[in-house]
Amino acid sequence: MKPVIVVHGGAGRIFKEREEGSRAGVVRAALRGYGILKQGGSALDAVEEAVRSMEDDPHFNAGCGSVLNEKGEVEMDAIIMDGKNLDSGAVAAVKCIANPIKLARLVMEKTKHMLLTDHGARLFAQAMGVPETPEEKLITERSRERWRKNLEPDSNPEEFQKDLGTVGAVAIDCEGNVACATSTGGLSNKLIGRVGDTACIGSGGYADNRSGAASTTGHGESIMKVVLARLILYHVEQGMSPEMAADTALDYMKTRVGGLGGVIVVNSSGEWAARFSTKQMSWATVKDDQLHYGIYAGERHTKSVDEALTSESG
Ligand SMILES: COC(=O)C[C@H](N)C(=O)O
Repeated sequence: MKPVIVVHGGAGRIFKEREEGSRAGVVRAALRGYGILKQGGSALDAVEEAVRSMEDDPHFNAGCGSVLNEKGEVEMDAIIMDGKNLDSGAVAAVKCIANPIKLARLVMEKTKHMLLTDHGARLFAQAMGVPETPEEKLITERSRERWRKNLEPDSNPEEFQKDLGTVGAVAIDCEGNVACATSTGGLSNKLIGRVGDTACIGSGGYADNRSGAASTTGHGESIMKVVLARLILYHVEQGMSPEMAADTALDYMKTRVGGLGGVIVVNSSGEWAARFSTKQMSWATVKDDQLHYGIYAGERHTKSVDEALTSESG
């Protein structure tokens, strides 16, 4: 099986000044994940590494760079899933952690449970020896500024809500195993304790070797209503291509509940799609040593992996 990775850096509206950073961030994440797959590594390791690289990148709303809740705090959600045995692990409303995706994987591998929240997730992180990260290190000038603006009486939260950058990855490895991972700071100025789609299996992501893997981004409450990731894989199971399945499910979410979003999908034959109903979504993929990436509908740049790695290191 030829390995494939697809990543996204959030659907919505990406402000001009953030476009280059978002493109560079998804390209870096895809190349890192692909590097693992090329060496015979697992889809699970590849999606974790790709998501971790975007959690560490302040351009995205995950890990460092997460948006703030109504009280000005960072509360993050993340999920990871293994398509081989349908195991998954998630954390919700977790604080003071640099890489929630790593903690989600530990929940999957070291507990009998699938989802830990807030205080319990923090205790579990301590027990696993995951260091606490001071909250200030996760908060960027930009997320603080956005939070402040949203508190102003004449603010237009819709405008700021659009510029979100949840991150996600899906992959298939040389053995034909698929996996997905998704991580987010959620919606800005959300209520304390609000958990979105990202931590919920079937909504923020799903992976099953029998069909494929999907990771989602967009308006969380809408994504949860239609259980978007599982819905896409249902369409794949019924014979649709990843692109058709993604478009059909996104269209259903738009017409049925008025929600917009974006998805990345890989099926069990290694066919992939990156589709969105929002104005933009940053995405990147590597297959057959060719990198493709874009932000706007119809935008697609292509480079060889060698060329991309050279310009990365240069
Ligand atoms: C692009 O924004 C997001 O993906 C936010 C995330 N789906 C949430 O609602 O928590």
